[in-house]
Amino acid sequence: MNALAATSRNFKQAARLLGLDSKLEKSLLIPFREIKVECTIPKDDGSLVSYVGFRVQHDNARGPMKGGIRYHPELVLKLRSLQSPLQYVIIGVFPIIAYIRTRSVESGLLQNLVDPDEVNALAQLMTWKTAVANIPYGGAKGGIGCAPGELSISELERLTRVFTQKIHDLIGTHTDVPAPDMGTNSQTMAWMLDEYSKFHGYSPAVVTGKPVDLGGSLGRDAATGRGVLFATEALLREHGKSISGQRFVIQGFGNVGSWAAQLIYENGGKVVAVSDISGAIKNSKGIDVPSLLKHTIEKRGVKGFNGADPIDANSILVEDCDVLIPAALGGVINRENANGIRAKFIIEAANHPTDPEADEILSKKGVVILPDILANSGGVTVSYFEWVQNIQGFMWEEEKVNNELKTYMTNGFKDVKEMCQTHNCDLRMGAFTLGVNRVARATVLRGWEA
Ligand SMILES: NC(=O)C1=CN([C@@H]2O[C@H](COP(=O)(O)OP(=O)(O)OC[C@H]3O[C@@H](n4cnc5c(N)ncnc54)[C@H](O)[C@@H]3O)[C@@H](O)[C@H]2O)C=CC1
Ligand SMILES: O=C(O)CCC(=O)C(=O)O
Repeated sequence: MNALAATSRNFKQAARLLGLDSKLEKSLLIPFREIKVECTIPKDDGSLVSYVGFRVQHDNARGPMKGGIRYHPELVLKLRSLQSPLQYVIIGVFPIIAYIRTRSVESGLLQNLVDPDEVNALAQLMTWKTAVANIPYGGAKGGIGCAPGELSISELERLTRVFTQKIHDLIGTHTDVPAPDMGTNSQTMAWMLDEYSKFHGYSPAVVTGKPVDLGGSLGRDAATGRGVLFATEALLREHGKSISGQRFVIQGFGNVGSWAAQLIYENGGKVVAVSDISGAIKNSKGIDVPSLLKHTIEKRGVKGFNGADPIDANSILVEDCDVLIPAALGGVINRENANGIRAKFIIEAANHPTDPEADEILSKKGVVILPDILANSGGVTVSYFEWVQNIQGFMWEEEKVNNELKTYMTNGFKDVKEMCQTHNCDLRMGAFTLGVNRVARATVLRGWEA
């Protein structure tokens, strides 16, 4: 199921449980604004290349819109999947356009098209996530359909600056505050801050996840992984277990996956398999995570690590373990592989890794899923601390950041559990009803008077 259909389905189910008025439901679902911009840059060899950038601002009832900027070829229009003749027949007049576009995508002509539905779903998720975390923000998400690994540093800088030039009037400290996501990092935020400041004066709070030297918060880099740790601890505690002694499998070893792995290792958990774009590895006795981190920095991937055996990357999600942590792409757990999953717990560090069809299959199997809008909310929570520090002009100690994060994650878990009891639902619906209810209340309080 496409990401937007899946997210909207969860939203509608929550709206039904809450008994929301249908007009309010509709207004919460429609994004506040969708921005699509052309970003053309000269490559290092002088040739021109054009990309499509997106920013979807979903909702601002509870405060400035907030969410990451993603650079990933996954955002390339997904028409490639429309390849069976039957699909072309079913969708009627669309086939000719689809065929031409599919051919164009394959031949590279349209390789930089972005899938607006994906960004739209991610923006909507941010609205419910900031509400679950109980931080004073709405939701947004952006991205450029590009393969950052294939661009040089100077090409990435030019692309980021052009994108910022195109959207600078529509973002701002009290309007919409971007942050890093897949394929972007603190350096990307430093370029955005610099470019934005050329138009509006020095404005450190316009982006979060910046380098600490430019007003970034101590602890932001590790925050999403640390939040995953705190949320996992809370869930396991409820089941009479702790991190120590559990076997973990992690898909994705970037910012979120590698920090989660490191913190789980430090807390006595056994990381038995890890994958990233380069490949997958397994060691049933437990991977030495600090050594794997060193290897990954040197070799730019987990592949070739000599403290574990290589395995088929496609099998990572069905490896034997107690806790599975998807920390890479969306939609990876679906009806094709859900039956094969052997974990007892799934902690959604990635955004929307589980398709609703898989949700149903896993629920029947008794697998407990900690949903993305709670599990990975540590990143945006520390982004909020960074924004507060920038506005106050006062920097916090790292210990304070981590302690506050633990409080927010623990409260989020408790609030979600209360909604589960009130509505007799699973953790995903507990989180969705919590988030949607908070946004609905703020929307009604603000009113619609023109
Ligand atoms: N960075 C943050 O603060 C937050 C990130 N997230 C979500 O966490 C997920 C990961 O984000 P980051 O770690 O920031 O991104 P990242 O770009 O730092 O790392 C992504 C990782 O996924 C791996 N990957 C990419 N394609 C893959 C594939 N087909 N199979 C296996 N691994 C693959 C990459 O090799 C890399 O290890 C995303 O879904 C993101 O939206 C959610 C909340 C906050
Ligand atoms: O830190 C932020 O503002 C954004 C984090 C994000 O993109 C996410 O939680 O998916």
